[in-house]
Amino acid sequence: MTDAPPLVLDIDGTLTRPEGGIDPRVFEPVRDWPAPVVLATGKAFPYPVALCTFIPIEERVIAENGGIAHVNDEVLVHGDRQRTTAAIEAFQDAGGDLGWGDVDLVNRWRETEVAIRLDADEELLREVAAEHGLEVVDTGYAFHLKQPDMSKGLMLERVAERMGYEPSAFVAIGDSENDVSTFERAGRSFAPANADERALAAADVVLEGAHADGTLDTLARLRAE
Ligand SMILES: O=C(O)COP(=O)(O)O
Ligand SMILES: [Mg+2]
Repeated sequence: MTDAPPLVLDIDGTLTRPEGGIDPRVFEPVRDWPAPVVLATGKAFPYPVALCTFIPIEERVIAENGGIAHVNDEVLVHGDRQRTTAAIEAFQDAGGDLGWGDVDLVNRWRETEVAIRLDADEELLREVAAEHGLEVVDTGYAFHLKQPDMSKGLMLERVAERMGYEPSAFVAIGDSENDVSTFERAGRSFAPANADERALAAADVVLEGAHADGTLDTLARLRAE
């Protein structure tokens, strides 16, 4: 048996059930993983921190598609939400709606980008993004309006360095286009069967199992190597 590799795990579509919500079966293998685990997500910063706290594992997180991270008692910031402000105002002035209601918990604690519901006016959003030099990412769970030089993978480089690893030491699991940048840097990458086209094309291995089934199977196999 070789040493288990450090993991970089996406959350939505990877640790979740098809109908949504964390699959409770992932808690034990993630908690007992013999190497460090980094959660890398599009969710706002407090969400993966809370998930780490409740699993519980050390709070090593990449949030907001690489806009912000926490590792070893340090917060790393790459993105600047101000850069999206004018674009969001233009989107709303043209009749666009972020879609989360009056109390927008999805963006309330988001520091570096903005998430928009998938039923929003995508054409308008992409038009406004292009006008402001921003990028739209579709995770399958939300659109994210972000600066183009911000990604989970770029932040993985900084996080891995703080942890004393090369990014290539990591095994990555993820399901959507926001995981491609992670796959490009990790040594090995796995996409569950539910993954979108870009993640499927970028992954070293496409799994038979979908959602957490694929992830659980991968974790079991890696432990047995
Ligand atoms: O927040 C999203 O839109 C998706 O989150 P994920 O990166 O954990 O899949
Ligand atoms: Mg995902």
